[in-house]
Amino acid sequence: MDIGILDIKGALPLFEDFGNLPTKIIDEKNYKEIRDLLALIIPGGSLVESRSFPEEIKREIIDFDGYIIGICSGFQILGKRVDVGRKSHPKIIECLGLLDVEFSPLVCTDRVKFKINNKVFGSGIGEGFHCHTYGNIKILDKKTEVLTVSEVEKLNYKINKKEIISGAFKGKVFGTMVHNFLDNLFIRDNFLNYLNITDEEREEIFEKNKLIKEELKKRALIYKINKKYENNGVKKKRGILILSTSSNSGKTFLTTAIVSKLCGKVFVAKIGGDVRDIVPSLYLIREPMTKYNSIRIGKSGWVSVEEFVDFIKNSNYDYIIIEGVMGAFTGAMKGISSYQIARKLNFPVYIVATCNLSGIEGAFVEALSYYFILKDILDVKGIILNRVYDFNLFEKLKNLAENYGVKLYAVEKVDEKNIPEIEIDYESFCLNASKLNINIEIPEIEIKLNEEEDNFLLSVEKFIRRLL
Ligand SMILES: NC(=O)CC[C@H](N)C(=O)O
Repeated sequence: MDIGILDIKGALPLFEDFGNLPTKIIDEKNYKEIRDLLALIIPGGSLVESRSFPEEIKREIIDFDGYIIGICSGFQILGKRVDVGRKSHPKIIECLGLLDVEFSPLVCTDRVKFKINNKVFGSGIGEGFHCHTYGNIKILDKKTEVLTVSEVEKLNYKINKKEIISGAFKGKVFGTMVHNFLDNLFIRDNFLNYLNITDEEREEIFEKNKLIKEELKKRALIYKINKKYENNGVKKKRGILILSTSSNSGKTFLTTAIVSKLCGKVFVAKIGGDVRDIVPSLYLIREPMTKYNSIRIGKSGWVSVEEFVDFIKNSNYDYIIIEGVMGAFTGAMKGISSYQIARKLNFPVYIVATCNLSGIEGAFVEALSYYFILKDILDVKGIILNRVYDFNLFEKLKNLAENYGVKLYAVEKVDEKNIPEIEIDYESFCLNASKLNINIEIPEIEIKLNEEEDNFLLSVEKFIRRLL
């Protein structure tokens, strides 16, 4: 008897290990095999927002009488409906209705401890992480019960330490917002014991799981987009950190675009806790979300710069792409800005400025001042103007910049329908990002902590003096 993992558009079947339990891939072609499964795992992703969940698979899931375990987006789709109107009026998407649960916007990207007390999965305290926009759960009917309660620190970007309902179940249908739920050994083992799986069968499950993980990896969108993509880390490590002059500069779209052009084993990380920003990249290359994918800044994020550096040093990635948070200097006077993390990490940087705020001219001037302030203390590789709407103007600026050794790149303005802050459909977001024409150098990096003191005010003063 197999344990299925659903692999449809918008799904993240390698985002976590799911206890190494899945033994069969279920997709648009073989969905009729759901009925023969012992259990079906529905992974996270953009299953609701994509609005592309195939009707015939929905029906098969509704009729299925085995165990169903939905994680995050996989949980949402099992509920009654999700209100995805985060920055607008309610926008309701109807779901399967196997659990009497309704979801509405609540952002959380914390690593958490959760409580569980359940006859199938056992009792205790587990660990995992949240990574969602629509995580406010309302249980509508007494037949649906609480499965997990998470201890969170931050909700909707604000410190708010409390316990929230993070999972629900009814009969054999289970859902939780907690990623890594099944990766908690006591949960996985309780489940296997409950199903009377013998030791021999367990080994068989884990063996089969290794094979389907390889198969899932081969199905990553990146292989369709980038024919040269390979996934064996051998070369010398290269990397960049993407800084910008402001938030909403299109960093996430750009990061995804850059990742789509690389050939090799890629690690993508985010400065700060909002790991939702790197999910498109992870979707593209089908890499898991681990604690190392978020670098702590101030109180936000998962691992310290030191832990991150140790991890990268001992890894076999060819490329390390890090997305900054907010503007490069935001928080600098408190010592908690993206450029200061870049400096500590000893990473080369690009500066992104968006042209939709003060025009291509304003973006250029602003980025130039960032460039020259940072140049003394960091390896600044160039400026990327994003959302460029006039290439004649751009060429003139580019020539001017080149006269002074400043490399200027342009990314054309595209219709970015979905951004990770609001609704996102990972498949189309990644496809669109991969069409961006961007070709920047990713230099070799020396992975070594830089412990030198940093003084923001002094750097700015030097810059002013140079201008006078
Ligand atoms: N990680 C996920 O599965 C995300 C679920 C969903 N896209 C949300 O943001 O709420």
